[in-house]
Amino acid sequence: MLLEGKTVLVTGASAGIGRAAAIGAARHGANVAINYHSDDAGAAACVAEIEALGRTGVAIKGDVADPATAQDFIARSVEALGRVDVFVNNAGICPFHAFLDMPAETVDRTFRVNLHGAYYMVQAAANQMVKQGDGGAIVAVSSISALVGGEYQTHYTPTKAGVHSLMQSAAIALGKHGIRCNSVLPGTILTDINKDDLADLDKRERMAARVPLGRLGKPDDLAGPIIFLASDLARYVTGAALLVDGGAFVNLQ
Ligand SMILES: NC(=O)C1=CN([C@@H]2O[C@H](COP(=O)(O)OP(=O)(O)OC[C@H]3O[C@@H](n4cnc5c(N)ncnc54)[C@H](OP(=O)(O)O)[C@@H]3O)[C@@H](O)[C@H]2O)C=CC1
Ligand SMILES: C[C@H](O)[C@@H]1OC(=O)[C@H](O)[C@@H]1O
Repeated sequence: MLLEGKTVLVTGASAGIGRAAAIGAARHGANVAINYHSDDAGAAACVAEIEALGRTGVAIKGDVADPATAQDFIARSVEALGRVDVFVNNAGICPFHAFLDMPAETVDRTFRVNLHGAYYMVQAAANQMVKQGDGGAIVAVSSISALVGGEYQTHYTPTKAGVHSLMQSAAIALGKHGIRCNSVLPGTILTDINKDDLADLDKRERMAARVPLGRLGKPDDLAGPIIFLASDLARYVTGAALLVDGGAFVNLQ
């Protein structure tokens, strides 16, 4: 097991990629604290799966867009589990909308959740790791959308690019403390974030057709890459970006 005896924190883990990462970490021997925003049942189900694996799980509700949530999540996680070894910054939203009439509040909310929230959370986790004095690993869920655009994602793609850029700078700032910072860049993964968008079956088929591995991703496809970057197998990896997209990014023709 790659995370035996470690304590792993995951934001946005009541569903989707975060949930898969949290359960995957437990499968690899970690105790896990999860953050989430509104889905109490989803969060409880995630903790139940962690506990069914013989590990300790705790769910702590909070809006990552609120700076106070970061301090609260770290403090309550340490109170429950004792420390922070791995921090997975995952929480994010993508309310698809056209560019020319994009409401300011949609831009603001998307930036505050995806980018400001990441900043506050990573900063709080890093301060706890520095206080502990024995390093750590931070993994951010950026996106293929850090590298390419989307007609209805002009408010979203900059936040995903920003999340990876944050990992690059944090890797420099935290290297002296033995804290590694890396990003995973998922392709299109079937979750709640795109359920409505991909209800358009023509679009769904077009998106799948550009994937060399022949299918859109599943949340569990991200668990392994996240756990790898969190584990000692990646002990000399920091500031890196790992595409997890079935080959979509490189597929021009
Ligand atoms: N799915 C995809 O194709 C891709 C996703 N990503 C990224 O993956 C990450 C996870 O997305 P995904 O699993 O697909 O989406 P889901 O919608 O399935 O899950 C999002 C999770 O984030 C939580 N969340 C949303 N807003 C907040 C908030 N303000 N505070 C705390 N938690 C919040 C949700 O909590 P709750 O449900 O309780 O509100 C939920 O647990 C995002 O950062 C996204 O940008 C990147 C590339 C591709
Ligand atoms: C929400 C999108 O479907 C999803 O999120 C991303 O980051 C990529 O744009 C994916 O397609």
